[in-house]
Amino acid sequence: MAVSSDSVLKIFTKHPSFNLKNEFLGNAAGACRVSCNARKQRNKGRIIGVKAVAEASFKALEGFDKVKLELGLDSVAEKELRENGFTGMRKTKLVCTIGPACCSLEDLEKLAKGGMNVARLNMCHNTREWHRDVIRKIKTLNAEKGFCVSVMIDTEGSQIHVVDHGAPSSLKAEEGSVWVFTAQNFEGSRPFTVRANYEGFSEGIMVGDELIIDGGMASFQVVERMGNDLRCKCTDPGLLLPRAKLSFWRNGKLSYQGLPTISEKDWEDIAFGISEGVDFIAVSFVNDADSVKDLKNYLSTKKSESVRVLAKIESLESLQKLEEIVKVSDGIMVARGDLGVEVPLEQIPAVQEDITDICRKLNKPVIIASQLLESMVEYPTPTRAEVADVSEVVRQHADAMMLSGESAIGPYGEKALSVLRMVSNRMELQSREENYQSAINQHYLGVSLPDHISEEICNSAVQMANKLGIDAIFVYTRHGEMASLLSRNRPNPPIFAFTDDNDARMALNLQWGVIPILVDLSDDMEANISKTIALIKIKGMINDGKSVLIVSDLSPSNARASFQSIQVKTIE
Ligand SMILES: Nc1ncnc2c1ncn2[C@@H]1O[C@H](COP(=O)(O)OP(=O)(O)OP(=O)(O)O)[C@@H](O)[C@H]1O
Ligand SMILES: CC(=O)C(=O)O
Ligand SMILES: [K+]
Ligand SMILES: [Mg+2]
Repeated sequence: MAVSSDSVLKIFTKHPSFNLKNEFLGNAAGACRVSCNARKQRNKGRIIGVKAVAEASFKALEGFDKVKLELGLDSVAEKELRENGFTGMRKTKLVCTIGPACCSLEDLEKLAKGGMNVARLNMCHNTREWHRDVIRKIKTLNAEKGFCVSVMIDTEGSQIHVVDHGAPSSLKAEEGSVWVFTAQNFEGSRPFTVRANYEGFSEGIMVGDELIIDGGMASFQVVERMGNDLRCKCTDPGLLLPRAKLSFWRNGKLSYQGLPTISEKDWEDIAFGISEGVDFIAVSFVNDADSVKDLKNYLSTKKSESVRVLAKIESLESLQKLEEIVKVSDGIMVARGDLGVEVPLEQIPAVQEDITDICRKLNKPVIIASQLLESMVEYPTPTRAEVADVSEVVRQHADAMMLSGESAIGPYGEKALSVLRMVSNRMELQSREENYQSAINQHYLGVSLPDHISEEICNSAVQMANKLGIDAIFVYTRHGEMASLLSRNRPNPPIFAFTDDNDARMALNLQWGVIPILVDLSDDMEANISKTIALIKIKGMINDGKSVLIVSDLSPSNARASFQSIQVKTIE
């Protein structure tokens, strides 16, 4: 009987329970018989097919330690590969903010299934107990259902905002009306009085300065100082929201109150995040490289260097020191919400593109955040303009896109996630078609990184993969460096990154086009290659005739120094 690889695929798909378990590694054929028992009567031919392939693949596995043959692969990526093939795998990563609308185990599982790569917890909101509960649920889902969802905490940062304005929701400020802004904690409610969160909020502020609410929702002029309180007259009417942001301007320039980027509360939240084993810490309102360095130093004193630090670009100052911030960070978030408060809105698209380009050059992942599908906080479909915005992010080849209120508080979070997924797939297809026509524009990346050799190897590898129409890139990497250098070139085929370091795996989850896979690696490169191909094959994820480009930076045991290599293999 002819054995087609297609028949193997079908049987594996119909047997989700067929996993590579230690007990049956010694007897592959027997294992297949057991696993496929239910179908035995109905379709003997197919089972013979599985047996044949399994036997062939297990030959490659002979001699390996049975216990170390597990493959830590995201079950969602695996499903995507089975359904859409290598070319159909999504490259742009998706981040969801978790809030009251999506914090149950069932909701989190739906988001994981829907393609959430990273869950973001905004420490501005809710209690540490609430956040702990969510983090533990995500880790449980990863362990029990084979997902690979990384966890990010996002610091509150020091920001001046309203804590009480005398009404439960929004309040209208009429032109000419006079209000008192104070930090005093008073009993009951006083009309036309707004309480700010920070005692020193009015430090250095003078009569005549402008007070801007939420980046332009309403404006006031300071007419009198009374101790630390300010009496202000509304010059541009608008809405005061319950947590509205306050910023002061003088002669067209923002005044800085000199608040620390990482507050006392933030340090406590960071310690909490470390103890809960989060993968990323996103630092709000970074103004220079120092706050990122401070946090990295702290992480190393806590032996937690593996936690990746992302700098959020959301202030004018951070734009002026962008390069130094990108260089010291492990990644960047373009926090368009607050950035739009400090930068004129019409500049945001260009700023976003600049930041994305700099991150790509310096090889740091970049997340585009805020208002991607804002109308979906209320409505089940996005506006055409929002779809165009999301498409632009994908076209710019950002590593990741983020949902905020759409998933945290809106009733259509899962749907919003599927919009991001579908738009990514569509735009990535278009980019690939363009790439095929004109060799991908890589020259501008230049040779700009410290490790020139790895950089050049990865640039060349991707050029080769694109020209040869390779199906998948396999990279063997300890800390993820080679995988990210490949990703930086935005290749047509997906990048399967094999690593034996779980922290590297969880960090790679944020990088464009990388499917991180946890597997035990040895010093013997050839053995790693044949083992991983056999494992992928036995899972029914790759079939004969497919071509793989293999990049490695692991040194073989007999080599004195590490060496990198590129090879092309056809699966047989
Ligand atoms: N853990 C949470 N608990 C309750 N509400 C939340 C939580 N996380 C987010 N939200 C809600 O979702 C909205 C959008 O979330 P988002 O993280 O964008 O917050 P934000 O307040 O705009 O701050 P940031 O500038 O840090 O993003 C918030 O305004 C808040 O109402
Ligand atoms: C995400 C965030 O902090 C912002 O857009 O302001
Ligand atoms: K925040
Ligand atoms: Mg912000």
